[in-house]
Amino acid sequence: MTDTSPTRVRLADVTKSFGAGPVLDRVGLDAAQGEFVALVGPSGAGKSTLLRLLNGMHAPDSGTVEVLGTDPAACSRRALRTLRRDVGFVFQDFGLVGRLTALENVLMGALATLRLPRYGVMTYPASLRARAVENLERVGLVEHRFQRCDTLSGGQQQRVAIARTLMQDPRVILADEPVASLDPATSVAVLDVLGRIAKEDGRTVLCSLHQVDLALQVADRVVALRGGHKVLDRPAGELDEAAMRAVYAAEAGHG
Ligand SMILES: Nc1ncnc2c1ncn2[C@@H]1O[C@H](COP(=O)(O)OP(=O)(O)OP(=O)(O)O)[C@@H](O)[C@H]1O
Repeated sequence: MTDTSPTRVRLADVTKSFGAGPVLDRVGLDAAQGEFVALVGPSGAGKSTLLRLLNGMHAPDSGTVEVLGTDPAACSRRALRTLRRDVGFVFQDFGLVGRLTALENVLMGALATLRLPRYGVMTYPASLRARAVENLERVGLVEHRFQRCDTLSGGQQQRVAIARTLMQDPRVILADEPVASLDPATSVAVLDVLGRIAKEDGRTVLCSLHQVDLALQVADRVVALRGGHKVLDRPAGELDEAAMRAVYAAEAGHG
């Protein structure tokens, strides 16, 4: 990471509400190429809403949102489809088809690039099959490629989901609580995979997490939200758990 890395994601002065008070209140955030940013904060802090603004699922009430230089909310449907190919999304519940194998699920990540639906591994072009195997190798699951996803552990399923996202070759990966249902050791393994992908491929990763300790372990930068406000934005190397507790305590004191 250098200071000259291009900005991939930018929010400036963004406010978003769903009727009542703002869920995000004048939030700003930049993420550079290859940077792994952890978004932390208690339930309801606005983490998912922020990620959805970046994916064009929500539009801000005011402020600027830019992903790869484009405002998702101002895109035509067609432009948004194109942008979303560059933006992978990793979900808390993995979003896999349980009765299909790991390899079939990974291949489904390439469906948007194909004209016709595919039924079974051999109906995909050989080049895509090779890439799917490579991506499973990268997440450490190549030996499980013929295993049904509903027989894999939670951590393995999330790594399959990451391999599926890689089929899009996204420049930005948004991960919404990707390890919420996993135990701590498995969570670290999954987040390490995301961190490696950010570093080795120069993909920007924004990942919401409940666990501050994990954020400190794996992220380049930690952004904390509370009640829709950004209360912290610092390199992870400058933070420890005591510093994070202080941020929360100070903020709770103001509330
Ligand atoms: N589509 C919506 N309509 C109405 N309210 C919403 C909508 N999406 C989010 N909210 C509200 O916005 C607030 C922030 O929600 P958000 O899901 O962004 O928080 P979060 O930090 O991701 O929480 P969690 O960690 O529990 O997922 C909550 O009070 C939620 O009820």
